[in-house]
Amino acid sequence: MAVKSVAGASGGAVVAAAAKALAAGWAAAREHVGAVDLAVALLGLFVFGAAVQRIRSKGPMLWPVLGIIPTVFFHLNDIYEWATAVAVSAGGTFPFRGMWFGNCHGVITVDPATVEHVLRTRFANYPKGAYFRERFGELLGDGIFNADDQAWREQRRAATSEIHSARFAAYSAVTVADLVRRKLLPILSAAAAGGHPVDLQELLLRFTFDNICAAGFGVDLGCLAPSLPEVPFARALEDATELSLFRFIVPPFVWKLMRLLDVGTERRLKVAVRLVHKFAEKTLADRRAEFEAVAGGGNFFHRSDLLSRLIDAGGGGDGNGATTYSNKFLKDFCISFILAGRDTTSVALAWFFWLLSEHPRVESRVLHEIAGIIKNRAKQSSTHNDVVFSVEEVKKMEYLHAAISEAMRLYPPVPVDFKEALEDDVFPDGTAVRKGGRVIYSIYSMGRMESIWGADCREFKPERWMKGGGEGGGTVGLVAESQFKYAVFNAGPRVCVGKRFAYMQMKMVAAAILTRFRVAVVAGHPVAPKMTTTLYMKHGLRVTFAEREQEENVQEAYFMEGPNKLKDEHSMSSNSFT
Ligand code: HEM
Repeated sequence: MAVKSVAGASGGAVVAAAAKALAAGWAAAREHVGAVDLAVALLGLFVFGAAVQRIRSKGPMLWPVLGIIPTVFFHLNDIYEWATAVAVSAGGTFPFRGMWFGNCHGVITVDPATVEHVLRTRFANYPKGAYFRERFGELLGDGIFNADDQAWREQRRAATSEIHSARFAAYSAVTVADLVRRKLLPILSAAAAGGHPVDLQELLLRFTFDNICAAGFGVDLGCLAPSLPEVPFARALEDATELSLFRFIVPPFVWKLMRLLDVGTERRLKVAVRLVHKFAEKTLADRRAEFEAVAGGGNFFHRSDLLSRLIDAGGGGDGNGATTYSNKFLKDFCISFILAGRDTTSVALAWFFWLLSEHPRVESRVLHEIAGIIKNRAKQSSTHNDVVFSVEEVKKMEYLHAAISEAMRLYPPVPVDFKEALEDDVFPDGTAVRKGGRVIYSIYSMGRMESIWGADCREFKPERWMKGGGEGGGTVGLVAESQFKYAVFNAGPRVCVGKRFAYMQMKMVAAAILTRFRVAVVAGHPVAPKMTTTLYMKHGLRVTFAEREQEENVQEAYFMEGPNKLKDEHSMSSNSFT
């Protein structure tokens, strides 16, 4: 197979011309010109070099010295849309490089075949890598998010066996239902009674933070208390994450010097990380003590949160190597777990609710499906009017499942991800990647590729997930898309461990809210994504809630509004932030 060089065919001649121009400029400068002339000559060369590169590559402008940095800086506010446009014009994969001597180079891709090559076929050649680990080292330690090789394998094994166990599945469902019933719905009811708008994204972030801590640590963090207080651990984890991410955008010598001098963002990072670790250590110590007291009395350890299950599986002990899981293993694992499940589902739900508000036809179909499930409940049962649905009921909500998947296709909670090449490699399309190069895959852009999803790729159409297009309004089963086309949950051996939990949680929350309330986005509320590694809504999502009237049930709402009577007023393309 021919290796597709990132340079064009006439690359050698162009480089020679550039070198000649450089030599001529330098000679002229030395002979008689002044500083201004020299600056003009250098600027000319700079522009010339950039133009040369532009002709040679189908990818973005790579400036002399600064590489892609000026282009990225210029597109900071629309970086994902920019990457999408460049990927389309480059045919799916294009090269990039950072500043000279920064050792930052690689490719950006939206090609499912390349994504499969990196995430599955040549998995061993594409670890998270030292670049990622160094930046998240203090916060995540050797946690699953940060680990490769044996350390990753061990945690992956522990995570999958516990998270996918029937006991954890049942427990985590109870934590979601309990939090929806006791905390989320009362807050929304109060907002409905007050008639004032609230930021739904903020509430959902508080919900998922509390929920992941309940499921992971067995603790109630209290983010969703009625007063919506600031919770020190939650704030510290947020700060530590953002400050770690800052290391990705400044040159290494800058943040390393700041770390050495203990100043600025590095000082704040140190403080935040210390708080996060202290919280995790205390929770772990308390739980070990509790476990030992129970086990010492010969009793069954009743707790089902992930931390307790792991302690139980490891047989307790003092964490000095006598047990399966050391204290450090458990602490690192839990911090990664909380980070993974803290905001992904809330962000997905925020986009989902916004998309529903723009597409009443879809909302109507979701309500119709829910109405069918309520109708099937025994009339006399105590749960007949309950808006908190059981896991079994939630599983039957296929159209809701499709609508949430479709929302994440367009607004993936993790919009980009990357891996690092251990050795030189060649992708299936012939693109070469050098050892140490980064392979960035833009999940956001993949959702907007006609080549992957067809001409209607920018439209919000849950029906594309329903077998047979969901014709007739009934539930007919879901389409199973390739992980490598739909890399929203990652793919291959490192596919998200929490996917099942995430869907259960999102569907339970969405069904409860939609059944109980009419949700209206405040008119004129600006909607745009925040340009960070999680696709938050930049301005949150201001909405008002209105309780559905007592006599109105979702079934009546459906028949009043009807799936075919309501037409979406806008399509994604006219409505998106672009
Ligand atoms: C809509 C919700 C979610 C989305 C879109 C999502 C997406 C992802 C993605 C893209 C990765 C790969 C990250 C990387 O390796 O760089 C990942 C990994 C992971 N996710 Fe999720 N996630 C979601 C919810 C959750 C939840 C709720 C949990 C916990 C219960 C969770 C636990 C994990 C863990 C432990 C990993 C690491 C897997 C590994 O490296 O082997 N995720 N997720």
